[in-house]
Amino acid sequence: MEFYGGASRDDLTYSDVFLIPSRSAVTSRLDVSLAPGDGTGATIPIVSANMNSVTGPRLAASLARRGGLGVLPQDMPLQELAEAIRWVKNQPVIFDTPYDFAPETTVEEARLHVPAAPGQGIVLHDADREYLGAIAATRLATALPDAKLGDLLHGAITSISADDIDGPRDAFDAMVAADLEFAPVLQHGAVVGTLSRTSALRATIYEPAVDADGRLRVAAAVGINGDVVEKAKALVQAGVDVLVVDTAHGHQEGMLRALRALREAALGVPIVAGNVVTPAAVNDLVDAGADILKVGVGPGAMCTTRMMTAVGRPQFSAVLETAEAARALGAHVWADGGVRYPRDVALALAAGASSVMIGSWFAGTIEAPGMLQTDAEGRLYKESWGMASTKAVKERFGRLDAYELARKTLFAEGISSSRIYLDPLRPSLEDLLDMITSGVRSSFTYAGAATLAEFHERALVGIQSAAGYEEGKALPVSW
Ligand SMILES: NC(=O)C1=CN([C@@H]2O[C@H](COP(=O)(O)OP(=O)(O)OC[C@H]3O[C@@H](n4cnc5c(N)ncnc54)[C@H](OP(=O)(O)O)[C@@H]3O)[C@@H](O)[C@H]2O)C=CC1
Ligand SMILES: Nc1nc2c(ncn2[C@@H]2O[C@H](COP(=O)(O)O)[C@@H](O)[C@H]2O)c(=O)[nH]1
Ligand SMILES: [K+]
Repeated sequence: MEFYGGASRDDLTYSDVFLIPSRSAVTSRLDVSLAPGDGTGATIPIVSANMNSVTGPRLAASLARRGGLGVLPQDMPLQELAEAIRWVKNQPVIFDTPYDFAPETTVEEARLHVPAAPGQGIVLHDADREYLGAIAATRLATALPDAKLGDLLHGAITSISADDIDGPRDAFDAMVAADLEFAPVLQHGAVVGTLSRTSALRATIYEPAVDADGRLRVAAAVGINGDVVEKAKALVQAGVDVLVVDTAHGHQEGMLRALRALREAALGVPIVAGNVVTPAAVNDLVDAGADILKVGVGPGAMCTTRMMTAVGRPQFSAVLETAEAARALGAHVWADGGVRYPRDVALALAAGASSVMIGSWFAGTIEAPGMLQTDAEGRLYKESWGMASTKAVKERFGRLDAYELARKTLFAEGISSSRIYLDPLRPSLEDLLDMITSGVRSSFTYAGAATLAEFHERALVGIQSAAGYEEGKALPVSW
């Protein structure tokens, strides 16, 4: 990456900078590879944040199916975490994970999980796991809230037989021919997944992130306290593919100790560690055993660290400098936090990140763990909160005695409640992934880069005024 017109003495963040087009020999956006090449096995440079409101098993499976990596949060009890890893590993790779309900479930209950959106659907099984039929989610818009899903099954949707379809392109054509937006996929009478036209199309464009056995990949986080190695071993045993050692201040002795112990244990999975923002921290953490550094202090949407402590660093400069230091050591950097638009992802990658971690933006999706809620105007949202907020700290340390808990809650550095609205045009994680990856593919071709390594090399970055940034926004109404 090079600065166009000279570097800045001030630290910069994403809104301060922009990309300049250069002569390109990459003639199609579909000729671009977005693979991070950082040893995680991901095929797109997107990871979801280890936040309770963001990454649950369903979101992790959907993300891996499109080539990204979900990081399950360290706050889940170990048994639940191991269970979640196994669940992800059992999900279909080509087909979607079904929304599976009992026929007695009411429409109101189902709407907490699935919005009445085209392309979404529900499958029903009885108590003996006998398949009963499937319903398009759009039916939920007109049915009475207390109606039972089982009563909506008349004229249930035609299913597709997994044995009859020869790959996703064939599945897409079959759905168009049968005029289906959504269909359950059956094999020997059992549901093996679902498909929408869009997901069949996606399966032709994205490459799933799979392990050596062809199962979806998943990452999980651990903190730096307690028996880190024991917990990490249990996660590896459950099948985790990448471990993230995560704490607010990653450049500290507790982190170095944990990393050395993990290196000693030689668990055979890449170790991500953070959060850090300086080359000095990169050197120390890589020296202690980290393969990838998680970079970002204070940019997160749920984060109050900068206001509480003044600590942090504008994210573009933090990524740029740490990525350079990491590269010199054969390590990589994930840019964590503060991403609100596809352009931010492109800029983080230009600065040298191998992948970009997204939290709050993904909290407002169908696949995120929370229930769908509706505000007074009928808009759908999910609740989100910071992992260092009073709410998260209370949940994390709920087992401690009242005195210890009170001491811990003194140090909240995040907000406890926030509404993240679903984008009505892009309510699912995969809709956001389409938007992000198409934006980034386009950024690559503007820079003349066919791979992430070439993008790092060729990106030309300018510095702009606030008015320059403002000029780039679209105007939904006339001026
Ligand atoms: N990226 C960011 O900007 C930030 C992210 N977070 C996220 O919040 C979650 C909780 O992290 P965390 O609060 O570290 O909890 P952890 O459970 O990981 O514990 C942190 C440990 O580090 C010690 N510590 C020393 N200095 C600090 C410091 N300045 N801030 C926090 N802990 C410190 C704590 O001791 P003691 O409690 O006695 O001080 C404790 O032992 C993580 O997911 C983290 O990534 C939190 C803040 C900033
Ligand atoms: N200072 C805090 N940082 C937090 C907290 N919870 C999460 N985080 C960090 O934010 C990113 C995600 O950023 P986003 O802008 O995409 O939401 C996450 O990975 C953490 O590093 C918190 O309570 N305080
Ligand atoms: K912030």
